[in-house]
Amino acid sequence: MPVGDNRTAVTVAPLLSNDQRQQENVQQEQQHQHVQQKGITDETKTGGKEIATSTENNSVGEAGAADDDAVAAASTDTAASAGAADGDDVTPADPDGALTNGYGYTPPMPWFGMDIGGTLTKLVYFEPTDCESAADEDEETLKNIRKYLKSNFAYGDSGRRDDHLQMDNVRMGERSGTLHFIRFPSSEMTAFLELAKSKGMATMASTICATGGGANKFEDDFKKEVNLDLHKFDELDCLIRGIEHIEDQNYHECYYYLNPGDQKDYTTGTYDFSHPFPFLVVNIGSGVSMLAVDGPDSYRRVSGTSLGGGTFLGLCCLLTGCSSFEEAIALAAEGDNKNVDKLVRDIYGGDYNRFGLGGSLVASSFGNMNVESRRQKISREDLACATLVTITNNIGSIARMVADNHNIDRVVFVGNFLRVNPISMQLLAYAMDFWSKGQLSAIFLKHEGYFGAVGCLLELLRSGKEDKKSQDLSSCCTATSHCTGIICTGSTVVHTCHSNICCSAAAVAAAPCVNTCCHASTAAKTCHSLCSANTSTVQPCYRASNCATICGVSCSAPCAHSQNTRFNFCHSNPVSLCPSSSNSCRHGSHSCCATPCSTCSGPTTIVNTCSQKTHCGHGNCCKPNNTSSCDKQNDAGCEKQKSTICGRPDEASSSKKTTETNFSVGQQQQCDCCKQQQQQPHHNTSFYNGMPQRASNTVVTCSHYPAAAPCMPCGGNSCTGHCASFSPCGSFSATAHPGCSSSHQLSSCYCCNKVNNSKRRLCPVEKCTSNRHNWSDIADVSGSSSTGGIGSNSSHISRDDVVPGVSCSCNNKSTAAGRCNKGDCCHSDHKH
Ligand SMILES: Nc1ncnc2c1ncn2[C@@H]1O[C@H](COP(=O)(O)OP(=O)(O)OP(=O)(O)O)[C@@H](O)[C@H]1O
Ligand SMILES: CC(C)(CO)[C@@H](O)C(=O)NCCC(=O)O
Repeated sequence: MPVGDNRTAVTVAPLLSNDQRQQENVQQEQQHQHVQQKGITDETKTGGKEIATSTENNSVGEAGAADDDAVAAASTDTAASAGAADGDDVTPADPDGALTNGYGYTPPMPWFGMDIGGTLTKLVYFEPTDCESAADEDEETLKNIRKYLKSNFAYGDSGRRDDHLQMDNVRMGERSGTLHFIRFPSSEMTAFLELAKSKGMATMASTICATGGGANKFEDDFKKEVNLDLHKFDELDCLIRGIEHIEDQNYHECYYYLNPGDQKDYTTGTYDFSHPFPFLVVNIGSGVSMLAVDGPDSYRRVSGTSLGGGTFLGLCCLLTGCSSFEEAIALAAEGDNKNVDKLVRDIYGGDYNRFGLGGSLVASSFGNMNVESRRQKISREDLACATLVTITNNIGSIARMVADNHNIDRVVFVGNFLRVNPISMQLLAYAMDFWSKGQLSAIFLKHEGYFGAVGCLLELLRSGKEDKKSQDLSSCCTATSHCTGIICTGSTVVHTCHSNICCSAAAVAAAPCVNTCCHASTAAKTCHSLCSANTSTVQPCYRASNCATICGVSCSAPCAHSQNTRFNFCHSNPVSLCPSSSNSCRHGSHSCCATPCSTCSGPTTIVNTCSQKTHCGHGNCCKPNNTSSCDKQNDAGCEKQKSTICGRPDEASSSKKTTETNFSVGQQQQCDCCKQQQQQPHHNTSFYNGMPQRASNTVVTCSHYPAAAPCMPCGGNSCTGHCASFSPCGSFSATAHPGCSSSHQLSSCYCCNKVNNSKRRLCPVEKCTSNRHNWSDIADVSGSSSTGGIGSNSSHISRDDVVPGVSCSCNNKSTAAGRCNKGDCCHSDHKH
């Protein structure tokens, strides 16, 4: 990995000290711990929400394997921990072909999805609230479990319910209800199993599906302790399923940083992920997996790194003596990585302009810690901060390269490493934006590390797998009894049963089906008695191939993937969430709009006027009343959003965009944004020692540039210089050397010598004269000896041009060895 190339220059400490939300999150976590230490146990009931953490800054996920693994795509039976090999195309497991058109199996309650990771176990509990919940309640143990889970925020010593993430009115298979999110350290599995046993889980005919490495590791324990057979699913399949589903169910799931470079005044906004593919998932769990997602059922694990959340926590505990993730984050928030890291300016004394490396950029993580005196000055907080920044920047760096390699421009960061960790999120957002010059978007998800657990439950619902116990009991309703599907004692299957979930006639009448009617084509399902035959589709309007009428709202048929919609959300959505075309149904958006998106207001959301840009709330920032792209000088909203915003409108006219930038931080942001009206690309030509790095014959107009100086295209001082006649190679040819393609020449700043086929560095690296008083470069050493010591002419060429070992002289005096070597300089006393 090229040092510096991908690192961000964020000053973390001030950023964090101003981040109230982050502190709040950590405080709330601490409050949890405090409460728990005070003796709130699994039996204790708490009335209100113990965690009121803002979800604004939270995100999550899971993990993956090494780049060159040759593992076959995991099967549903064995894939709990393996993940697919990097680069393999994977279609999430679909053993019964049930994926494409809804859900193949409705297991009995209670529904749990469990993701047993290397550090944390995530448990998702689905509480049905639709018409059948009354029937579900009938079973006493089930009722107790439900009550226990819902009325507590802490379970045992280390279990926590993330109340702030709770999702109401969620569809899971054919049911709607509430999702509860619980986590505990995987190291506490034994205690968890004991607790589950004490709550009667061992006597229940429940279905537990599990994913993550622990589904394999703890399988026998589940069987032994609570008599549960685990339905195992691959962790990465589940992760992708979970992300897609939660995003579909919650319009505000995805968010992004509008101005991540602004350490004090950054904001977040909902990210419109209605057209998601392709995107890169970076799952930062104990380790990190990176998945390129090409379509609804297609992804590849393209990379990963073992330097992940587990590394941060482990190193932090070692370095600071902290004992929890929350403490580590709180320490980092108070520290300053610059005391620990070696910055570019520590090496250069300022910016390294040639390659756009600002002085405050981290050049070497922990690079100052070799010096005793520096070690004396640092605090635990500084160490925590440096550890966090190191791990985060490394992940960001890899993510950017992977996205680049796969031609992906949206990176979705998930995983519990990002829990209560806005430092890392902001760093990642800034890194993606800055190093890609606004081309890459970093997206964060509110449900953090829970997608694997949700996806696991979905996989079960889709799989058609049947729990042995429930199989025996699935067809057991009487007309009068309330059935839960698992406690029926009769043997009559009544017409109100569908998909193994039984409803009493009374329950059905009281609360008619909610999106649970079946289309005739879903033959596997029995149509609910209250649905008139064939007139309604089940909720698989989501990902379904056909879509008729439901809830009185029509979808344009056929319901292609991009047009899928959740009709029941159509009425309540604000118009500003709509794409520009009216009446569009968008997958995942929950927004079915009747009017064009014309009511967007505010400086950052004018959409229709934005040269065909159609998204609201996406960071697009257009001048009202005309079709130009953003004008950061005139538009206050754009001003705030800097290059991110400027990049987007430019995308619409890529020919006008120049991405070549070697400017320092400030300059680059200036240059990224050219007025579209000018119809002129700016040409970011960087300079070194007064020489242009590359030639250009483009007339450039850089009105955005604060001054002409940084914008010289070809050696002059004018911003509008013409470079046609300029030859940076002088007597050298740019094409003569076979290994010296023009692109090579441009990027590496070399020219090729036709005569001897050697390369010549165009930009002087160092001159003896400038750095060493009274010394001069050895020059012209390519030929015979003693012709052309530096003293005899004034052409100071690069020290790099000196060919090692070639005979030469220094002002006609031989050097001591009679030879010049690379880097030799000639002193004015001519003796050396
Ligand atoms: N309360 C916590 N306790 C421990 N780690 C936490 C906690 N909250 C957040 N983390 C961070 O989250 C990471 C674990 O994330 P996550 O749960 O997504 O991964 P995992 O499933 O345990 O790991 P993997 O997927 O690699 O097996 C930890 O390494 C740590 O950095
Ligand atoms: C091993 C898994 C997949 C377990 O979730 C995860 O921790 C991970 O992706 N680790 C990184 C492995 C690597 O690619 O180097």
